Amino acid sequence: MRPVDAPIVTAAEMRAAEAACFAGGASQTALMEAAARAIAREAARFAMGRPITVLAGAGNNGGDAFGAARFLAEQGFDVVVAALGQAGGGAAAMRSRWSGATVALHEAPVRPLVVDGLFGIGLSRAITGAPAAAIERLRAGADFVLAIDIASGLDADSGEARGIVLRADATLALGAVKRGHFQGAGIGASGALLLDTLGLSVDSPVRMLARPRLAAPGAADHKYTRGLVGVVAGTMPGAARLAAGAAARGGAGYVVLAGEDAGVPFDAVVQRAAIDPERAAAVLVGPGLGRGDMACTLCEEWLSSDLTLVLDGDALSLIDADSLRLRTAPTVLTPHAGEFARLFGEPSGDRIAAALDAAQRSGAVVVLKGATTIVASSSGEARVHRPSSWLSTAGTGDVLAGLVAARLAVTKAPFRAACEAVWLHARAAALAGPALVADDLAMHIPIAIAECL
Ligand SMILES: NC(=O)C1=CN([C@@H]2O[C@H](COP(=O)(O)OP(=O)(O)OC[C@H]3O[C@@H](n4cnc5c(N)ncnc54)[C@H](O)[C@@H]3O)[C@@H](O)[C@H]2O)[C@@H](O)CC1
Ligand SMILES: [K+]
Repeated sequence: MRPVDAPIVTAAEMRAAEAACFAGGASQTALMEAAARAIAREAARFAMGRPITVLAGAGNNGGDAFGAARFLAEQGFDVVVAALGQAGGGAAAMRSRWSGATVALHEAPVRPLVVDGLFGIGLSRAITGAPAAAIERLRAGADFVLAIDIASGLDADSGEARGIVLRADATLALGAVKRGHFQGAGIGASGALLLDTLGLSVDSPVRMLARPRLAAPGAADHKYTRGLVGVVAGTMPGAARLAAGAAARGGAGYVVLAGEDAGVPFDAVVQRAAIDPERAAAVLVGPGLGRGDMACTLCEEWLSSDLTLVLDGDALSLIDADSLRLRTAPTVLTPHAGEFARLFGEPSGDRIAAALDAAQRSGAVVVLKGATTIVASSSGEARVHRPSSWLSTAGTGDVLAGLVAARLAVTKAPFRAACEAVWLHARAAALAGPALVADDLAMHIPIAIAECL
């Protein structure tokens, strides 16, 4: 199945869930048989009758591989297992049930489908030497690689490459999806992500971001009850226009743009005026703000207010993380990697953990943007989303910031609002298609919203 809002676990959380399953009376062999059956099912779909090479390491990832080879051979597939090392523990039982062709890893034949059961969440060091050479040769020759649980060579938590990685075209995650599927090299090396829970009950405060449910305005609503968004921008007209436009289309009833007059033409929904603190449900500070004295003063003023804030762009360069804790009203930060590093320090590998730490430290909801976007709350919840890579273009961050402010004005719930905005932004990008520019997003936001009503 394709995971939708599945929990995303660390290797330690996965092992704890597995241990709880065994404590409840399940046997390791039964779990591995279930895993092997699931892998064989997916491999059969991808192989379409063609010969298969199954790679089996010495651990349980290899045990899954031996079992999958058996089920595939029973279905009539031409299967060779290429083994690395002596299977131990539960894997030994699976090895003993395999009676088909077996060669050493360095002799692995290059076949159209390669099933990768070399290393899973137990990878403990870099892959080097002969296994690395075999991986390189097999990747170059195979049409399709299906990874068992996680592509061999990926750190299951950070997604960092440990030496070489056997890049997968598809990954069948077992039990739960792992943080490493969404981070670092794991983003490019996991391929299409599939999940079989094997009936394990796994929970985590870190989950994949699901499509939100949004409500249409009520019959009695008017522009102020729907939420007034203030946008504090500076002299860069493009950023202000994109952010304010996105706030208007993102569901806010009224958008007011404050800041220096940049001579930008605005439509009726966006007014240039002073922001009335009595009426503003959320204020976005930062897009195109600049970093001069005026910007500094504005930033300080809004930070010391008791209004709900979204801080983006230049504002993130003018604040310090710890002072945010002094705020009494909710704050949402929308940093990209560079802004995040300046505020909280360079993340060491696991960006999900870094975003959660940053949220806890600042008391703010942190939206860490990137190839994978992470929304983290100070109470330890996180949602993880992989938007279209076409979003990596100028101005799309301004659109996201405007959307966060709009959803905040509507929902008054910062974590929920940030999640809704990230989903709508990514969906608008998907609808806009390849080679999008930031302006294309605005017109697709209403369509994305319609999908959530
Ligand atoms: N946790 C679970 O709920 C389940 C786990 N299963 C499988 O079990 C896997 C984890 O199994 P293990 O903990 O046995 O670990 P792995 O099978 O991932 O690997 C551990 C083995 O690889 C060796 N090794 C690690 N890094 C190496 C390197 N760079 N070069 C050479 N050898 C290296 C270790 O010494 C050990 O022998 C999962 O990824 C999954 O495929 C499934 O069988 C069923 C359910
Ligand atoms: K693997």
